[in-house]
Amino acid sequence: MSLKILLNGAKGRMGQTIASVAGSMDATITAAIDAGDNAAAHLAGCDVIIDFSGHQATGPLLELAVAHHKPIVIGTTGHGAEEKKRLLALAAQVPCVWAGNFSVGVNLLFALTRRATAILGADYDTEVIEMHHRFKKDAPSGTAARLLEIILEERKLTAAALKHGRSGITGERSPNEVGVHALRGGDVVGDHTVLFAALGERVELTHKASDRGIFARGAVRAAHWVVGRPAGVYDMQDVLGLS
Ligand SMILES: NC(=O)C1=CN([C@@H]2O[C@H](COP(=O)(O)OP(=O)(O)OC[C@H]3O[C@@H](n4cnc5c(N)ncnc54)[C@H](OP(=O)(O)O)[C@@H]3O)[C@@H](O)[C@H]2O)C=CC1
Ligand SMILES: O=C(O)C1=N[C@H](C(=O)O)C[C@H](O)C1
Repeated sequence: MSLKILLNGAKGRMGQTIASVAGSMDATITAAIDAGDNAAAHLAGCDVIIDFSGHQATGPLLELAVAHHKPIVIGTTGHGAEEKKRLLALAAQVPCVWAGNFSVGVNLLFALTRRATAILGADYDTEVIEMHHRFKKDAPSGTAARLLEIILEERKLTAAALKHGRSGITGERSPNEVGVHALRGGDVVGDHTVLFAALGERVELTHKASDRGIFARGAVRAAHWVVGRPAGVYDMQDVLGLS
């Protein structure tokens, strides 16, 4: 039987793309809601919630998911560190897939970034560069945030190492800083590069998305996967069997 989805952020770019792929993936959008709609009124008939909206929507939606024991897929980005910590505790009470990027290619980039960071280490200056369309509301992207988490974990650094852009007399680069650069313009769907630069060579790992369908299909795949799982927070690596 077709998977019944409550879709939050339905009128947005991602909401519309998810609605356009659902039918071909054995899924039906039974409720399409946005800010101002009453999510609770639409919960009863759905098997799973998918959220691609704004960061303020995640808390109330998770509270509803927990109260009604509904699995949830969260693609929304832009949560602050403290906000995310609080939301993860809520999310752990239901089956939840939470991913800053649902594409297969970016999940490969996550794995390659971990491996490259482990091999190259502090001898290679590491910078993360992302570019998105002019309408994006948060920076750096959720994908860049995850890449940075991976780099910090492997290098045993804390968030204090992050340098968001540079300006003025910055002094020479320290080996223990990790640069972050968010570019915005036009209709770019989502580009991410992790750059490792040493004296004499440079390695660049790049992913370029050209169609939001890759995120949408990943989210519907995650929705099928999460239904019936034990409560807990999973990511796309779990869905793809990469963890
Ligand atoms: N994880 C992934 O793979 C991906 C994640 N994203 C993330 O998904 C999110 C949405 O992206 P995108 O579709 O491009 O953005 P859009 O701005 O096009 O769409 C967002 C939608 O969510 C609605 N919305 C905003 N706030 C709320 C709220 N509090 N409650 C319910 N609905 C709300 C908006 O309504 P209104 O316009 O009326 O405010 C709009 O319809 C972003 O956080 C983005 O970073 C995007 C692509 C891939
Ligand atoms: O807002 C977007 O468009 C995207 N957001 C996600 C992010 O913040 O990483 C994923 C993708 O890059 C597109």
